[in-house]
Amino acid sequence: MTATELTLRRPDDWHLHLRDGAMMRTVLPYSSGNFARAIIMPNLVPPVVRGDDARAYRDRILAALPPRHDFTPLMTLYLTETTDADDVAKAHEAGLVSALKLYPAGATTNSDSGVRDIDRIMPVLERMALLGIPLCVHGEVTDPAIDIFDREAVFIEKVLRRIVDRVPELRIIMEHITTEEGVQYVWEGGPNIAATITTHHLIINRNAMLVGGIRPHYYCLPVAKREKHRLALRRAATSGNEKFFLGTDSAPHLDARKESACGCAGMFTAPNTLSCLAHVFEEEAALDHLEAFASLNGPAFYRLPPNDTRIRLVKREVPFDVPAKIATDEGMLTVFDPGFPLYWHPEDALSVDQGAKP
Ligand SMILES: NC(=O)N[C@@H](CC(=O)O)C(=O)O
Ligand SMILES: [Zn+2]
Ligand SMILES: [Zn+2]
Repeated sequence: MTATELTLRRPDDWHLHLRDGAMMRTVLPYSSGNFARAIIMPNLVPPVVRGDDARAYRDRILAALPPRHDFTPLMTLYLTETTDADDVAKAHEAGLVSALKLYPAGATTNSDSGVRDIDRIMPVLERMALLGIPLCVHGEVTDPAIDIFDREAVFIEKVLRRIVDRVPELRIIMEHITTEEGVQYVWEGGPNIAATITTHHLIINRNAMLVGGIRPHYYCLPVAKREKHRLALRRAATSGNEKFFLGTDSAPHLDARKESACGCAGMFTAPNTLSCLAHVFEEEAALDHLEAFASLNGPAFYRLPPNDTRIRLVKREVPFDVPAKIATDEGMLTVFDPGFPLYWHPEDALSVDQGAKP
């Protein structure tokens, strides 16, 4: 018998970009209506570097929440070469930060303030290991000589292995892994290494972006790779293995910024991500592992309890419509198109309109 209904503990999103201001007010309800918690990426301009920045950003997020949405933003700090370990310790003690985020300088959107020389952050990493603060990593090298499709695999060999050797007690999340090498490294690694996987990297390979014309809305970083890598990601995500969990990396950019001679990296996936995931897990005959991926493995790695409340996903008889574009005060925003109709629907998720602020 095929399942048509699924009840899960309420999921969390372990990698999310909410941006700020008008954009944040538009995109936040799509996450807060479905997810209980999310790790909030700190790559604002200027970045969220100090504990006080995280507190102020968290308060702006909470103030923008629709009234009935019960959502906890888990804040992160943007690691720089001058990050003050004492400030990190203070912010952690105050319950303000859940992780620090390492961006190699120049690797992705708003990463200019990131790290150039890994040796310079070793003292902070050692302090984090002592305090039990995990490190989230955008794992791509930026060496212009390295092909963009190889940057994740090279990062693992050249940078990640060094960090793990130097600070073995540090808990590390390789964010948005996109390769077979990433899957293998995390699968075989010790208990202090885990990975997030996005919804879109389970669905598209690089052909989606490049065949029949260049499709900027499928451009993100790390860039989608060959089919064999997508299949490896699917095996990892649907395996139930506790080292892999959902981080949507929903990363909205206005259409005008995406559809440009130099379009920005990032896909806006929050509005349909759970429907897409149920579709993928059903295709892999692994619906029984969706809860582990979306709701259990993440909290376990972050040492938080799983959520008490539950959501119900129902497979409808006819596909439902997700808007292709959403209006913000600053322009239009394109929603990720998985390329197939969506039948699985989170029935009792709070909609964007429910209690949304005028
Ligand atoms: N994933 C992306 O392509 N873009 C992210 C940054 C990131 O997560 O690397 C963004 O902030 O737009
Ligand atoms: Zn990233
Ligand atoms: Zn991201």
